[in-house]
Amino acid sequence: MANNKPKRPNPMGGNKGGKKPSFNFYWIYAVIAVILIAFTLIDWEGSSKKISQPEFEANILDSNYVDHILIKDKSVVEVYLNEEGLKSHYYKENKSKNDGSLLGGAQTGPQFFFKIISPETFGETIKEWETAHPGFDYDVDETNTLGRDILGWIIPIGLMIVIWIIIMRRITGGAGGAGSQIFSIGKSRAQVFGNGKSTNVSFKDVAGLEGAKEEIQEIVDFLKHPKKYTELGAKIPKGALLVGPPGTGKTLLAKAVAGEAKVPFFSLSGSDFVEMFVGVGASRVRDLFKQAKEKSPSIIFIDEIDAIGKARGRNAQMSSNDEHENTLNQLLTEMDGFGTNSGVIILAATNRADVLDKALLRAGRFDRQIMVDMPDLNERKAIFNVHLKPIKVTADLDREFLAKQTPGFSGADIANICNEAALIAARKKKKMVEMQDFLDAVDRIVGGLEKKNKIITPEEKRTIAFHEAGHATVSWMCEYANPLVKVTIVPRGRSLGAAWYLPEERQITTTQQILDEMCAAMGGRAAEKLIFGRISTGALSDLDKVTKQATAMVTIYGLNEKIGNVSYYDPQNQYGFTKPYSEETARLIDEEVKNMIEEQYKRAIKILSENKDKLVELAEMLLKKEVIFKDDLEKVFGKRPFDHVIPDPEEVKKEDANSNDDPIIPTDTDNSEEDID
Ligand SMILES: Nc1ncnc2c1ncn2[C@@H]1O[C@H](COP(=O)(O)OP(=O)(O)OP(=O)(O)O)[C@@H](O)[C@H]1O
Ligand SMILES: [Zn+2]
Repeated sequence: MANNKPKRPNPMGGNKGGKKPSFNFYWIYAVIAVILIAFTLIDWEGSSKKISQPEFEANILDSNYVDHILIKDKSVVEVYLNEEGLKSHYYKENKSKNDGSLLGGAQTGPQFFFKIISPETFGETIKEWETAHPGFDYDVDETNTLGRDILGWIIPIGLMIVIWIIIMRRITGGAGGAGSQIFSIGKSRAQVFGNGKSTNVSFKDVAGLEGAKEEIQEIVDFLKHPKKYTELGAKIPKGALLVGPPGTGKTLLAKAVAGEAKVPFFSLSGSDFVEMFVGVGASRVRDLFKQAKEKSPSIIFIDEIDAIGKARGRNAQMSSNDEHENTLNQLLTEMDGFGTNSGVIILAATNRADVLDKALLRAGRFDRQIMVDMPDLNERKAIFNVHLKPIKVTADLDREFLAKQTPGFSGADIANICNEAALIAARKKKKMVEMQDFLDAVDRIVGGLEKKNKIITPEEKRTIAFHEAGHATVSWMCEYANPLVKVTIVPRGRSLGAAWYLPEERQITTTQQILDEMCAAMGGRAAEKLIFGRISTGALSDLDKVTKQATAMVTIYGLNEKIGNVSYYDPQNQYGFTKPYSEETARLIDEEVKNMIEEQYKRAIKILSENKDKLVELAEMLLKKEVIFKDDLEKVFGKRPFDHVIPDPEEVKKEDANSNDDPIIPTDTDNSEEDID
């Protein structure tokens, strides 16, 4: 069974929602829009009305309504009416809407204005008017007349500026006033649960993890009764690091600590500190600690601390490095800065403690490491029990069996299975969730969605069937290969077929186990070669897996005779681009990796040619049934001679004292598109 980890949504639910209701910038735009609309609706023609020059001549000048005119800027003429004009019908019908009844401007004028049609010849026009209308009087005003036109837009802009200034004052000024997003970019985005109260998670919600719970219980105690410790002169630890693979409940455990101690919980992910602006990360750290101290005793939880806590000083050529270093330094400063008795305890989670900067792990910082391991059989059962509680299941549901079927699954995967099973049952309109729904959910989570209508030619199907039968046959014949659970040629997710194994729960792996696994992995390609005389691209993930295994054997675990008992394990990438071994060794490593894989390929070919009849029988059966189980395999091969009892993992556990234990060789199948797997 492959254990690819489906990505889970972050249970913390993103980083939205700061401590204060954040100020919404958009309403400023709304205000501006309203003002602009208002201004376009207001008629800004002033107390005089615009008319045309011919209109003036025909209706006002010729009727002798003119008292005098004022020529402005050699382009505009303001018209002042005489008393007769003010009483005239023409004026009453055509006067400006803002004729000044309110402002008192109508009587003083000007009542009308017009644009001069041809300014060049206007001098002559005036003369004509003077001769035609005795008593016609005109003035020339040299001062700027633009004012009146400009007024129409200066006022709105001025108003906008005033409003803007007022708003900016409110944002930046008032302490405790609304803060805009722009101004709070350096604030931490930590979530405070229950209004800074606490979480409602307790240790009961965390299944298994007894050891971790016991260790962390101490921290709960510190938070609850700090006096008990400080009176004796003991220093309360500042932080603890929760180390373990993804989805094993680190976040859950941290929340449970806060819930048990009933203290505020500030949670943030390491990647939240990483921003494109220099200095932002550091200021977020500062702000986070400030918030936590205000509410002390409290807990700060930093998820994925490796995002900021990676060892400094490498990849110096990368520009983001400075920012990264600033943030980390700030974190270290803050951790040193507060007294041991301030009541703030920092919990951090990572799945790569080995890449963290040593400074973070020094005494007085995260000097405690708490292991949060993958759940074993019993723990998985307990986790199932937690997550099955809210689900309506049939009474005969075998939890033990479910736990057995899910080796290598994390708590998060199990939570996911329970939910998925309920969804599947609901889709089938069942009243209760049954065993089969859970098994389907496991399949789906491991392999992805079934793709029944993927178009596969009969010839391709044959290739897939023989490829999978090859895996099955070889693994059946290799003593230390993982026992098969089922073989299928139904396309699912990104793979076209799959052989599912039940991996043993083991803490250490022997050379022979790895070699047998490699042999089984090569079985697919070997069968293609043996039966069709050609090989295909379908073995990509097999080859990838085998290459990784062989490389790890040679360079990490010291399992190769020629290279010897050395390990070039370098998780911190200390050597950078230079390798810790000579050119000669590099060549030898390449050679040995290739040899080991080639050897297992040949071994697989040999096993298959010795059992060709069974291989064919199995492939034909697969083509007919599409999915076959262990029982079907037994019908073909007979009982597997070395189906040894799976040892109790507890017994094997930590046999090796040096249990800083390196990850067991990856067994995931990272399927590519054309992959048969
Ligand atoms: N021991 C457990 N008991 C009960 N539920 C668990 C356990 N472990 C994990 N879960 C479930 O998985 C979910 C995710 O776990 P959590 O987020 O705590 O994992 P994590 O170790 O923090 O993962 P990551 O490293 O990816 O952040 C939890 O919300 C819970 O539902
Ligand atoms: Zn394969």
